[in-house]
Amino acid sequence: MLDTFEILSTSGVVLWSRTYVPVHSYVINSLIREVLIEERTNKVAYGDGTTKPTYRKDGYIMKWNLAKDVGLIFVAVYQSLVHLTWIDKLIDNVSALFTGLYGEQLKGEIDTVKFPFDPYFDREMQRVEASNDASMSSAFEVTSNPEFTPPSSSGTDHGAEEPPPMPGLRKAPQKPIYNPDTSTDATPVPTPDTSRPSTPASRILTGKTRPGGKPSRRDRKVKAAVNSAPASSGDETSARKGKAGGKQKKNRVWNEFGADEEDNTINLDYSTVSANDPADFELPDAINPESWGRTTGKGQFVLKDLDEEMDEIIASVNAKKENSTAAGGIVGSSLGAIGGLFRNVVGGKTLTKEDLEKPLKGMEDHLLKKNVAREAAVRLCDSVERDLIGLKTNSFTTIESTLRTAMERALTKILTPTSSLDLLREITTVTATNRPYVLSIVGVNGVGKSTNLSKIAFFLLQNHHRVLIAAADTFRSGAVEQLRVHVRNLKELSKREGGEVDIFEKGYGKDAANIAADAVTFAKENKYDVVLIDTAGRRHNDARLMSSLEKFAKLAKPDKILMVGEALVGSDAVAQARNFNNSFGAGRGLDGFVISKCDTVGDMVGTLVSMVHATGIPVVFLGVGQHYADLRGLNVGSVCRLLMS
Ligand SMILES: Nc1nc2c(ncn2[C@@H]2O[C@H](COP(=O)(O)OP(=O)(O)OP(=O)(O)O)[C@@H](O)[C@H]2O)c(=O)[nH]1
Repeated sequence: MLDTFEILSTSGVVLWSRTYVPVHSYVINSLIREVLIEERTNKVAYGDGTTKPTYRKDGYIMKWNLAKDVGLIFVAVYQSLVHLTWIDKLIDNVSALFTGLYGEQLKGEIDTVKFPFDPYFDREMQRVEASNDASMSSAFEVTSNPEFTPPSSSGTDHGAEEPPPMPGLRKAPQKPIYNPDTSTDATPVPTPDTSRPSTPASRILTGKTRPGGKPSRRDRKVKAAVNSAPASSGDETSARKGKAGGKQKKNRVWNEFGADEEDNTINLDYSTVSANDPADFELPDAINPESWGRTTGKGQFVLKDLDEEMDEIIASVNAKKENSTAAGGIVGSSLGAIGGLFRNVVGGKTLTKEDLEKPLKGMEDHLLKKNVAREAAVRLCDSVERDLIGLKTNSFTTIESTLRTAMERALTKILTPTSSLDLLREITTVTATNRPYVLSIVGVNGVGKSTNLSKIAFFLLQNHHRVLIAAADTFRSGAVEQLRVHVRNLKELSKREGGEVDIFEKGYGKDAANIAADAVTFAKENKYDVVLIDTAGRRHNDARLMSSLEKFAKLAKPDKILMVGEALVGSDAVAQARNFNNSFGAGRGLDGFVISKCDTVGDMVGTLVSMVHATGIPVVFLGVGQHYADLRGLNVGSVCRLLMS
């Protein structure tokens, strides 16, 4: 009978195996080496009524399926003395079942993922053996035989969505089937939910099963966001939805399954509040602190990073790709095109410039698709090429995976801050010297400066700080009123959340640098912990407005200057980041970025890379929506995973 069945990745990792009789590892290794790597096709036989390639080694037969679309090999090993008529069917069905169940995980980093495949395999094994027995002898009849048809994603002819209940057999299985979870053939096995492709993957990867449709935390947050939308007449609401200047972007909110494009909840969009606007608002509902951060043992409230959201994004993006594939669209990640799988197996090969040329071009295109600016993409690929030329690859390693690993390393290196970004600690250090900590926000028009400044204020209120918000955008009509609305909201919230917040304003047309300096003096005299300075939006190539930033830095002396950049900005990110970084005079640059509107770009988070690459300045916060709690810290690993998905 069958001795062993192994599922391997094309880079040589055993993802799952079932052993009935141990087979020495050199047996399968020789298949991989001789047939799959060295492509010695004279070692492969067909015939004996089988459609599968057959490789013989020391009394064993090996038959296999190569699923190129997911980079997997399904290998069955048995003694050459026996003749298994059902083996082809087993291999095909197991291939279809495994890729159908775990297609999503297989697109990510799979080395450490566990695949709970045992019950599925055992059931399939039992089924093919039984159907073979039934066809050979009418004495053994299947009493109820809803045809078990695993998911069809690997291109076999099995199309059913869910395995039906186990067929009831009159005849007991001929040999005991090893299955620790299902001791009898009547025990139901888990049913894969393939009705929504992203769900099983995200369940298994993130462990976020929500039985019975229980709303996710994100869903609850979305609901809270709906409740907390500022009260206004319908006309007023629609007037507020679009930023002055024709910015009519449809805002999306992330839920368990990705971006809900129908959700037009507007929470923090006070961008078109006019001087006459009564600025009515209802106090936002209490925000569950767990939805956006956690309290440390020292009592500090620290922000969550994007990890959880990123997993949801990856799952939703992959699901979309799958749908587009099903609809005849572009297949999978653009990274998949780089390797060409087996042709690229280069175990133990020393890489040359020629080997890398095409894969690197594929990688560059992939980064461009992720919204990384061309300059950054080219430089990253150049540095990876330098790292890889002359490198001897590991066994069973494709160029694709070698390149992917090298690019992940390069991205991690770029995105990992070289110094601490612990804002709360910095504030404590500065306030200990009897002066307020001063943080200012700069950026081009409409990127979300006031909104994200308010989110930072809310974060500081959670940490019980006294915050003064300085309205130093004396340029755009409505900017001061917009900030006033935020401060009113935050004041109300501070009654529940703790902390204290006030606004420092001097109207319009005055010198912004002087107002900012006055605000700092006022804050010092009145014992505020932090001054947050909002500034006017300016085009980074508007020399006149940009030049005023130097005076601003000199007078207000901010401890931190953060630039807000939109995640959706694209290639302009590089010039924006450089120009702002160079505008504060000698010896003073930006201290960090807030990347806003990350919720609107899915996995195309390349702007982060472009901005950091252009300046060497780290990302401090990510804006992920239009709610005071929609602020996150950066998780470098998650961003790299998104970029490599
Ligand atoms: N979806 C989403 N929208 C955001 C985010 N941050 C800000 N916005 C929206 O972006 C729009 C502009 O935000 P503002 O804070 O007014 O931008 P600003 O940079 O201060 O604008 P100017 O003062 O005109 O330069 C508003 O509709 C905000 O609600 C975010 O992280 N996600």
